[in-house]
Amino acid sequence: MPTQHASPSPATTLAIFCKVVDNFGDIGICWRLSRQLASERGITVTLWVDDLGSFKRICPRLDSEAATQTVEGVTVRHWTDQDGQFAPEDVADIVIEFFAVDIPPGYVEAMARREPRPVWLNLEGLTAEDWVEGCHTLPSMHPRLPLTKHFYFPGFNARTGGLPREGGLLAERDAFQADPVNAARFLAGLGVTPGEMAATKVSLFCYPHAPVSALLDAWRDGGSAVTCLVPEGVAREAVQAFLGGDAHAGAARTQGALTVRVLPFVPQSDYDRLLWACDVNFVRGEDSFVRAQWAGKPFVWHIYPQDENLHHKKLRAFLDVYAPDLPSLVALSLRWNGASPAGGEDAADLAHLWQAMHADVERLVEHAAAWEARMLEIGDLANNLLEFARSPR
Ligand SMILES: Cc1cn([C@H]2C[C@H](O)[C@@H](COP(=O)(O)OP(=O)(O)O[C@H]3O[C@@H](C)[C@H](O)[C@@H](O)[C@H]3O)O2)c(=O)[nH]c1=O
Repeated sequence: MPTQHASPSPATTLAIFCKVVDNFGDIGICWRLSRQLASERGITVTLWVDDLGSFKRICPRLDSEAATQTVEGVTVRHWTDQDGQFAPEDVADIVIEFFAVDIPPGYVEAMARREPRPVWLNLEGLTAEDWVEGCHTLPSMHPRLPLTKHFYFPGFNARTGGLPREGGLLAERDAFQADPVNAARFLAGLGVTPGEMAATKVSLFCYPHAPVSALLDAWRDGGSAVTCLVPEGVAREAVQAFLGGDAHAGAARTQGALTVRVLPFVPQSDYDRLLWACDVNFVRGEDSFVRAQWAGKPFVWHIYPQDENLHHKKLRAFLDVYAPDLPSLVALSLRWNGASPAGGEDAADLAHLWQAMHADVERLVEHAAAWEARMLEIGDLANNLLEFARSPR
């Protein structure tokens, strides 16, 4: 069972610095962490973010013009060029740089002058590779100032910080999934018709280089009905080609056994519901990948691409821990990421891999529950991180 935590002193303050490199994962992860620490642990959180436009896509209530605002109990500050404006009193008790971003030098100087010094963490990306266990919580001394930063890694075992998960998430999911009416109502609100709901429902979120056209062909020509729900802007070219027109939200077309429906890009909490409502989820990057693991449904991961196919190593490391005895999932995942020897855009090959995985769905659902139980044992990232920040180092 997850550890219960005593309430923190209300005075604890925490700052997260987030630079949006691209897409939505950077802000997606930081926003989730910020909200959880504020709402569940009573921490006063300031989220510094350089791109309010991307943030607004996952959090529509945000004002993308405001320099400072409070959203869901979190102070959001537009991170522009505020250097030189910081005093020690401005510095939070805990300072998190996300993905090794350079905190404004003036803020770092103020950290060094602050008494007591803040806890400084570099929150790193999620990977199942072994080396993470050796680097998790390692200190790094500032070359010039009396400051020490610690590396903090999310991960899949107790030698890491675990996965992000809000306290009430699984209860909320269970309540949603307990009655099919909830999924039907939710999907109907996104324009999905009763006929489309009766098919195998697949959500599709991936990078543009995924072999989407080949997969759509395989579903179209397959023996069982599939409804593919794809958020607007995702796999645009392949989706437009299937639709024979613009892939705007609300567009849909049926060919053979497949209906493709374009959904609006939904707020972050609704994206969870989409994952809970579908039978299989194609996810990507880091945050949707983790949410799929909390959805209790089979999922296929499209990993964020890196130079020299470094991401294939990361993908294999994850498949080794997640799916050592699930060959159908491994084969489709490798193929989806261009990491299998087959490669190419061969629809027949993808059709075969999809059928094999689809035939295993019940087993994959059971596996998802067993994996969830394992992940629950290591606690969640926000609480593990807070415990580390409060511990003597
Ligand atoms: C499809 C969809 C996603 N989302 C949210 C869920 C997630 O919080 C976020 C997507 O984040 P990810 O799944 O991580 O995929 P991403 O590709 O957007 O983000 C990536 O960005 C790179 C810069 C990072 O290095 C990657 O590791 C990864 O985080 O968008 C919505 O809120 N609504 C939607 O309709």
